[in-house]
Formats: sequence, structure tokens, C-alpha cells
Amino acid sequence: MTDEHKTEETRALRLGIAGPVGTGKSSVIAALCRHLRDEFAIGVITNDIYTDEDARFLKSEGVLPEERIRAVETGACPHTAIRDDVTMNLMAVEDMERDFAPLDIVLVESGGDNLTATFSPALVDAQIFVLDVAGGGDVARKGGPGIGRADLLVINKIDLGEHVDVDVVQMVTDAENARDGAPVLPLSRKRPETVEKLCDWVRQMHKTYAAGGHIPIDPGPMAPHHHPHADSHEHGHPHSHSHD
Ligand SMILES: Nc1nc2c(ncn2[C@@H]2O[C@H](COP(=O)(O)OP(=O)(O)OP(=O)(O)O)[C@@H](O)[C@H]2O)c(=O)[nH]1
Repeated sequence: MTDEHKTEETRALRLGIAGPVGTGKSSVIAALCRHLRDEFAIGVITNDIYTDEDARFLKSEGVLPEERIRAVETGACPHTAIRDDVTMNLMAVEDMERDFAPLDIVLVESGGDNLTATFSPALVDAQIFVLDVAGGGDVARKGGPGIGRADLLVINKIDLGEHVDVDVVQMVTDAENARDGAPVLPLSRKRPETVEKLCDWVRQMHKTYAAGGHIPIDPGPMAPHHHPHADSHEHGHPHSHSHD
């Protein structure tokens, strides 16, 4: 950590990374750790339903010392653990902050099975929502709380645009229109200048947060959705949510 980023009085910036399955959340976290680990003291919490696969991926990439990467196995709908009852995650974040104090940034990766899952502001101070071009150019137009109101919307894998017939410029424009001027970042790990822009956004967010100038926003509740389970049962959490 450089003196410029030293924050004696504030706890770590808790930054959530959400988005549908496979859009590149773990890759975004790996890139941030690789590029920012000499500037900031970083910890990572991953969320999976039954496994610690994302944590194992990040450990195998060697992006941080292994003990700075911890998995929360939610055992249930992963969006519940980042939005409705954040206890497991909050404890994991607080343990991490205590064990490695002082940390500058804790990155929390959502399990992400749904386009509309977002973090509660009780868990994170700011959140990045990740889409990718391989999911289709029209996804950005569909809106929803993460696309519309996350602090940053990343459109990932722009290197794949031509292979999946997606007009990346149009997709970014659609996303900007859905966000009333909030930032949209086209990203590809194969284009270092885009990775640097992502790092700059995080640096700026940390600076604003450390100066007390960042107010966490709640992107809003997720939309009603279905899980492809065969059973049918009530959920113990309040958002509208049914299993078929
Ligand atoms: N071409 C290309 N592939 C990428 C890029 N970023 C990630 N990927 C690939 O996309 C796939 C999914 O990436 P992950 O980082 O595992 O995505 P995720 O959102 O964490 O996935 P889940 O945790 O399963 O939801 C992997 O095969 C990555 O190698 C990129 O910028 N360009």
C-alpha cells in the first residue's frame, strides 16, 4: 500500500462483483488483484452454492497469498446471501478485515445465477455488474437493477464481439442509455488499456470512499425469477421468488 492510499480511520472498501454465470467475475477479480496488489492490501471473498471453485481458481492463478482468498459456500440461492440475509458474507468480510488488518479493499464475488442479482448496501460499499458480449448484444437493453444502477457496468470479453456477431459499440451505447450517464466500461483481458481503465475506476472509487465522499447506492431488489428445480417449496426470504 502506498501512503497515498493509506486510510487509518476507515475500514476497507467493500466492493461487490456481480453478474450472470460465466460473464467473467472471477477474471475481473484476478485482473484487479494482479494489477493493484502492490498498491493496495486486498482480500477476496467468493460465493458459490456448493463448492469453493471460484476461490480455488483465484488461488491457482496465484493472484494473492492463498489465505487472502476465502470462500463462502451459501448452500442455497447465492443471491440470497448477498442481498436478503448477508450474515454469512458479512462475517467472512469482517473476519478477513480483522485477520489481515489493515486491508484497503475487500472484493466480494457473487455466486451469480441470475441477471438481476445485486448486493445489499449492508454488505458492500460499491458494486460492479459484469455482462459479456457472448451473452448477446441485447442484454444491455433489458435493464434491471444491476445493469441500471450498479456503480459500474462492465461489458466484458469485447474481443469476442466479431465472433458472436455482436456490435460492441452499439451494446455499450445501449448500456449507457439504460444507466442515465452512470459509467459503462468495455473490457477485455486481451486489451491491457481496458484493464487499466478498470483499475483506474477502482483507484478513484477507493479514493472517494476513503475521503468519506462515497454514498452506497442500493440498485434495488431483484426481479421475480425461477430456478429449474423439480421441487416446489416456500422461500424463507422476502423477495418474490418461486421454484418450479
Ligand atoms: N475471450 C475472453 N474470455 C474471457 C474474458 N474474461 C473471461 N473470459 C473467459 O470466460 C470464462 C468465464 O470466466 P469466469 O471469470 O470464470 O466467469 P465467472 O463470471 O466468474 O463465472 P461463474 O463464477 O461460473 O459465474 C472463462 O473461460 C474465462 O477464461 C475476456 O476478456 N475475453
